[in-house]
Amino acid sequence: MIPSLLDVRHCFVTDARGQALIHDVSLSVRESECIGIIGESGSGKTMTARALLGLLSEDLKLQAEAMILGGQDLLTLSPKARRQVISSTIGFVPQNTVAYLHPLIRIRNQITDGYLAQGLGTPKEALVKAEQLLASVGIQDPQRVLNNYPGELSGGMRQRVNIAMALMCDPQLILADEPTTALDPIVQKQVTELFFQLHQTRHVALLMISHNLNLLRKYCDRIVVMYAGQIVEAGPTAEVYDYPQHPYTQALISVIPQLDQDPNLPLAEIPGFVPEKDRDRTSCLFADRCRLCTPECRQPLTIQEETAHFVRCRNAEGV
Ligand SMILES: Nc1ncnc2c1ncn2[C@@H]1O[C@H](COP(=O)(O)OP(=O)(O)OP(=O)(O)O)[C@@H](O)[C@H]1O
Repeated sequence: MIPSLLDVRHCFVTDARGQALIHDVSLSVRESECIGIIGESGSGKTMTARALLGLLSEDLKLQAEAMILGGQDLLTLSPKARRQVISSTIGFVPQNTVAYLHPLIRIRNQITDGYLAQGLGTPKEALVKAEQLLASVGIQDPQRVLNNYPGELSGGMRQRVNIAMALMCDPQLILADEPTTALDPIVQKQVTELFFQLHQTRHVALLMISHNLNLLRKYCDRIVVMYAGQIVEAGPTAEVYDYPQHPYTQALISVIPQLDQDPNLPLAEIPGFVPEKDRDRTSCLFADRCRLCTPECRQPLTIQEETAHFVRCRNAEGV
């Protein structure tokens, strides 16, 4: 059995009014594993990522039974020690390539900052490493880019810089939050392929949040499906895509556009809306939109958690 690199147990995030943004999320990532997180906009994917990274804003409250990263329970550490463990284990690649890089600081200073702060080497060694990493993520003139300001680079170049920056401290896990959203389709494909190539060559675990279900299907070992701040299904990629158990996953997969689809046909969508945050969370949150909903689905739901293929639905097999 491959050891767990990250193990989050029963994590809750609530806002200042006590409304649940993340409700009872449990997630584990094994060494060198590639996991995809999917779900509609607002389902809590970014919030989950921010909770893992210790980047929640101060008005939000985090509670969890355990958050084990690299063998250490983050919840028992001081804020400083927690930041140290997170930044030395996880490399983060954000959605927004512009906001993440400081516009007035040269790339050379931004990319070497974390490495130097962690005392991993001298400034000269940091620059050599940064140059090598920029070259390895497809930047042809790394010395020039190191001297550039972010505004002098294209969106694709900035995202390559972010990826190189995420690799500076030799993380065991890369957490990428819709990392190609701001890029045009051709660059999107290049940058995405780069992620999976890095995952394969460096054996770094990858937790990828994406709306591109076809792409996650191609590369991920496991898929986690989120809905209204909860995980509704999680399991091996082929099983989740070929035999989705939760009606929400079934609906999500049925609306993936196919290459051979008539371009004149409207894109399919899941009817209805995500429930309000203050809704009772003991019963199924998808019930109002579910074609298979029965009166029992409005009753509190007990689920079997320790399964390789987890499904939060009373009608799913094995639940
Ligand atoms: N600081 C905050 N305070 C209160 N609510 C917030 C805050 N940030 C996000 N939310 C809410 O939390 C919920 C989950 O948001 P989140 O950004 O995690 O969704 P997401 O699945 O990543 O969506 P997308 O795919 O659009 O990025 C949303 O309803 C959002 O409005």
